[in-house]
Amino acid sequence: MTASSSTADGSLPAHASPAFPPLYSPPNSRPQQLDEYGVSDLQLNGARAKSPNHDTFAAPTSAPYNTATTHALSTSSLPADSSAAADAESRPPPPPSLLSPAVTPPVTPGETTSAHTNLLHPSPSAPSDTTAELPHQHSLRQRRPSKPRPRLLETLPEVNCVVRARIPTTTGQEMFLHLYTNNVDGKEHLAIVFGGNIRSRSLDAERPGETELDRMIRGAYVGTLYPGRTSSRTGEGSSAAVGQRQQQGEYDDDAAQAVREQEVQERQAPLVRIHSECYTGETVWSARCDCGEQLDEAARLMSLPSAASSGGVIVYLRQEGRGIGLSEKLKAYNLQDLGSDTYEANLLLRHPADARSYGLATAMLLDLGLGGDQGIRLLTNNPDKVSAVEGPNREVVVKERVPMVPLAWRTGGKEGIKSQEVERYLSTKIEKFKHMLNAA
Ligand SMILES: Nc1nc2c(ncn2[C@@H]2O[C@H](COP(=O)(O)OP(=O)(O)OP(=O)(O)O)[C@@H](O)[C@H]2O)c(=O)[nH]1
Repeated sequence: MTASSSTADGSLPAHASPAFPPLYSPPNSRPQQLDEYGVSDLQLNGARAKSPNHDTFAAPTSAPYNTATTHALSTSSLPADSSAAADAESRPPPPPSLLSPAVTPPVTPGETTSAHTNLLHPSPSAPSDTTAELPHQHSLRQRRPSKPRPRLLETLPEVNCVVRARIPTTTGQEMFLHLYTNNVDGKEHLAIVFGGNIRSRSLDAERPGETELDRMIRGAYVGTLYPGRTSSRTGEGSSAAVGQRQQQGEYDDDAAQAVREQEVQERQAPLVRIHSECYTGETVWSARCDCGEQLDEAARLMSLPSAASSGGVIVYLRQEGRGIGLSEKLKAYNLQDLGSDTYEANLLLRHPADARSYGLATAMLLDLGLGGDQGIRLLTNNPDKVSAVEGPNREVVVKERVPMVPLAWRTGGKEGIKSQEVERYLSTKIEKFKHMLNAA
């Protein structure tokens, strides 16, 4: 890609990165699956699995955050839990739609949401003091948090980049929007790619019977489109061009691999953000969360001149409302206005506190050539994301975690989101979801 210049300091105006309207708001099928199988059924079954909140990704507890701070990562294993494994084996296997991602993150960092307990409508015999609190709040206080563990699966989902297009942005920075289909859900997940070195293997692959025009229309071209262009296959020496020429028999596998390896060695690990859809925070200016700000910040960092050679990718997963969908998230908002925090509100709606998974992100990163030893630098505060995105066999290596510090914290409140809601949202993320953020 030929990227046009970004602003000198790489700054982007609020929501300069494209906000994505909810092209597809998922039908709320996941809760039924969870009702059937229960969140606690998700057990660890692999030796390489890491406990996100164990020491591996422990947050620095004393030093205040600093955007320049990065944290080297190491790996550790959890001991196998044979009784849990035996228990899990006696149950029917969860459906692939739920578990095919490599790691289902610890969906409920507290106790499992019972499939059979309706917290909003407790049994008439259960004691409750409705004058003091909502009926469900007593139940929540009785819960003893226990650490759920991610499930490690053998295989990653299959993904296919069906189209990409150049998006000039309001800052002058260009990026390429890649649209993916997959074999585990009906959603169109996206990869927002910055820089010219990152190519999708599935997009570049030859489709039977297609013409050069077909290839250009679906974005499988090298270089730049211009009126009258007739071939998708210009450009020399890049791994994409090599990929195309390899398919034409001009390179053997070893030579192509050598070109790719040389390119990889010359680049530092690209920045990656795994971002979950948030219509409210990204499109309708909600100050309940910092999602829109995080999307903008990720795009800003990937647009910096220093990131130009390595490039960057925002994997935009359609996991609205931490996987519960927009409709349920709006109910959660109302419960929050009634006094619950974001964690409790999900449980009260009989969802896991966090229903997301990241196997699709791993598969998309692999398709974009970001697997292997080169590694990625992952922008997140979420310890579960760090471990989950690496995949069952560490197909993607997170070399570095780059914290996402709220703008208001970094600027002493001069910029960024200011609201009681966002403060509560952030403190719940730290206290209950164990995000690696320390208030300075
Ligand atoms: N259920 C629910 N989801 C929310 C709420 N506010 C934001 N979200 C969703 O939360 C997701 C973003 O997750 P966060 O927990 O903020 O952050 P994260 O992605 O886990 O971690 P970082 O990588 O550090 O940003 C998006 O899918 C939002 O739609 C809320 O009040 N309730």
